[in-house]
Amino acid sequence: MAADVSSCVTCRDGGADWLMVPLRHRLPGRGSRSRLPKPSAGAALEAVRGALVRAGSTMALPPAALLPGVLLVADALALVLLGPLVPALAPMGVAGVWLEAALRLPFLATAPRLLTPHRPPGATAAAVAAAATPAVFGTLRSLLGPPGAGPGLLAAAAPAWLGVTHVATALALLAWATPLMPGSLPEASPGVPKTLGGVPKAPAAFRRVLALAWSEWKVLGAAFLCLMLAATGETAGPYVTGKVLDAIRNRDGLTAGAVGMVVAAEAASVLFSGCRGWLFLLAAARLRQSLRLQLFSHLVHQDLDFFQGMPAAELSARFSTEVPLVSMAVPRGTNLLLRSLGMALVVGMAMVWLAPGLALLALLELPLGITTRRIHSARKQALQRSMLEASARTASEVQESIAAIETIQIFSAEEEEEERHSQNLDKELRLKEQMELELAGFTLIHRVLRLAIRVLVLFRSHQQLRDGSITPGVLVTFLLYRDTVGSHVQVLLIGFNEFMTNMAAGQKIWEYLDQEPTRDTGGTLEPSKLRGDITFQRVCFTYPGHPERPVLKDVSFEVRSGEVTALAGPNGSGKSTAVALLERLWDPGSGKVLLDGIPLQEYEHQYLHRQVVLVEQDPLLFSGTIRENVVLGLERCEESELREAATAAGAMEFIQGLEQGWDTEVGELGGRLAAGERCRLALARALLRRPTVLILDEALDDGDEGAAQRWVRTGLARTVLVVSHRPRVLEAADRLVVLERGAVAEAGTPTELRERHGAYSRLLQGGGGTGRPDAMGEGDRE
Ligand SMILES: Nc1ncnc2c1ncn2[C@@H]1O[C@H](COP(=O)(O)OP(=O)(O)OP(=O)(O)O)[C@@H](O)[C@H]1O
Repeated sequence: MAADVSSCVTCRDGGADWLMVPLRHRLPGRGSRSRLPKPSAGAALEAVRGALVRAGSTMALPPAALLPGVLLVADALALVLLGPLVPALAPMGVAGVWLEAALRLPFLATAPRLLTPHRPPGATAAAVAAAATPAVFGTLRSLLGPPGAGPGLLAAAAPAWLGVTHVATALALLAWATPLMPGSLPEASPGVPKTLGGVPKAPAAFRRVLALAWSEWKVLGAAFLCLMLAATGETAGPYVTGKVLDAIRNRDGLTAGAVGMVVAAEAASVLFSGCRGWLFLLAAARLRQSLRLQLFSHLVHQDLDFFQGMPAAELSARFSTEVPLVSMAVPRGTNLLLRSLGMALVVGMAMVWLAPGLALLALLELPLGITTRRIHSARKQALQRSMLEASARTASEVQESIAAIETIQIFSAEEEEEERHSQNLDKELRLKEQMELELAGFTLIHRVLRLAIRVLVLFRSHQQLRDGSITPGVLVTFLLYRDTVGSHVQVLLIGFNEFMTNMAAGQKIWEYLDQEPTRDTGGTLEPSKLRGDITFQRVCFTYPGHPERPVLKDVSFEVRSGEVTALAGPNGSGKSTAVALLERLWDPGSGKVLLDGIPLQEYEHQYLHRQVVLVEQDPLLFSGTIRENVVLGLERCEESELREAATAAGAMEFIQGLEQGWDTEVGELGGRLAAGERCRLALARALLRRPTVLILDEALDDGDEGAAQRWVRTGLARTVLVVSHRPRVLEAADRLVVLERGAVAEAGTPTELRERHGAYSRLLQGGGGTGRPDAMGEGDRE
């Protein structure tokens, strides 16, 4: 029926020309008039676009919310224009329905351009889905409907079908897209640290996992080959068995060849299945090891800033829980997914070949199952991430509590700790409960849908049996096949879910691997001799976490070779920060730190750390013997050198007093030794290396004040920089640099500074006779 163009009337509305088209001719039973944009008028399109954008912004609607309306209007327009083609398309049956879809598609695909520049992502997918939905439905109707039921054109259907089509498309797209929108995933639970970079896009995570797996392509390739061979054996087994049964039924008798074929098929299946399992496990183990190593090597090169907000236990929890999950993703995914996909495809095709109508109905289970699983998978991934965060946090807090058990007992904070731990465990339990509850809900929905489809299949097969279009034998075979496909689709869905979850577990790992250290460790200088002169040249520094608070401000001073220089100042004045710059734990924001006139960055990283050695007040020892701790990292060391270093550090006496002497175990972190003994061992360890520059950060006690000069004299160290609050240690230095509020307040010999009655004198007065100035922290004062 042709559109009655003469009956069209135009009117003005909001500056746009509108075409009032009577729809009676194509929407039977309705005389409604619809407002549609005139297709040829560019000005009208511009006006519509403007109106849509205006409407969106006035009503604060996102462009995605406008999309369904735009598609609906465009589809209505397309159907008006296709009206005259109905008589030609209708006799073509299924082909006509798909032709109609193809003709509607350009309208649907072009319409979202009206929303430019805010065209929502997925507009093309929505257009394709809206165009294809009635065609898919029409095809199913013609295959499964009562005999003679045509597919039906949308252009000739009641107007409600247009609405139904678009609502169904919108719902399907919503179900498909919602879980994948990054912002739609729930945040980590309160109290659980947020991720560094937000939720990664699934394809990015997928690419990362594939890139990781590529390193093991040989093992994975061999495993895949075994998988294919095992699947061939598995499929051939029933086929060969059938042949044997046929032979028996035909009274041909059992031949050695037939039995041999059955045995060969079964044996190949068993053998290659075993190899497949072993090779996939091997690949997973190798990937786990390589990822652990990659992660560890990456972490040890990170800036200190990276570790400041990152408890050690949290990192180690990630190593133990997330790395295995990610390493498992590809081997397990390939093993389960490819095998099940292959089997489901082959047997599915056999079902279509046997009974196409029934097969289409039965296979409806697939998209429905995939959609429910997909929604569940996205929910599970989000919860799994929160769960991993929560477990890592709990592990970290347990380790922290155990490490600080003395402090906890001294302040009788046991109950508080119990309470904190119980809250952490509750949080984990709640997440677990939520995961289980959602799993139960999704399983229920999935089973109800499956049951509904099975009932439909039985109902339809009953009809087909009655009208004789299938035989009982075909139906039995079909149902057996359906169960096979069903079990493989189950594995496929669960495997896909698991694959996505395992990939999601890698999010933090990829974030860590993406984190690049900012320090340049590419220096190459390794001079055979160093004097040991240090110069701080107009150094400014702020910690990355607190850019608003400068810690060192235009600091310049020198530490000369052959001297002991002391760095003094109240708490928080920046002494340890200056030492950290000298150790290149950080780089200055501006200015330079020079060793023998050359910036520290230009020295080779390991060389520099052999030349500049730091001993802290509470040094770290490793579990092992005293000897192992002192020799640590040295390839060769004479017994005499060891004894000389220990004697110089004042450690010899207590080592000899121990029952097992040098072979005494120090315990974890040196816990079986006193703090002073640990410090002396650390001094011995430093002196054994004969460093060019020895830095002692609060490592000298009263009574040790002459030691640093002795070490310089005897050549155990060329230059010594002492950081101390102890007046006796400061007084014994050759020169003093006094810092106040991150700037050099004064510098000179102790006698000169005392006579000046400035910052140094104030510092000594603050210390009283205790040996430790009672100076108030700068931070406190500020
Ligand atoms: N890692 C860090 N991140 C942020 N600020 C820091 C960090 N370490 C130290 N600070 C701040 O820098 C300032 C200088 O600290 P620093 O430890 O260098 O002082 P100090 O003179 O060695 O103090 P003390 O004598 O108590 O050891 C202080 O205000 C301190 O709070």
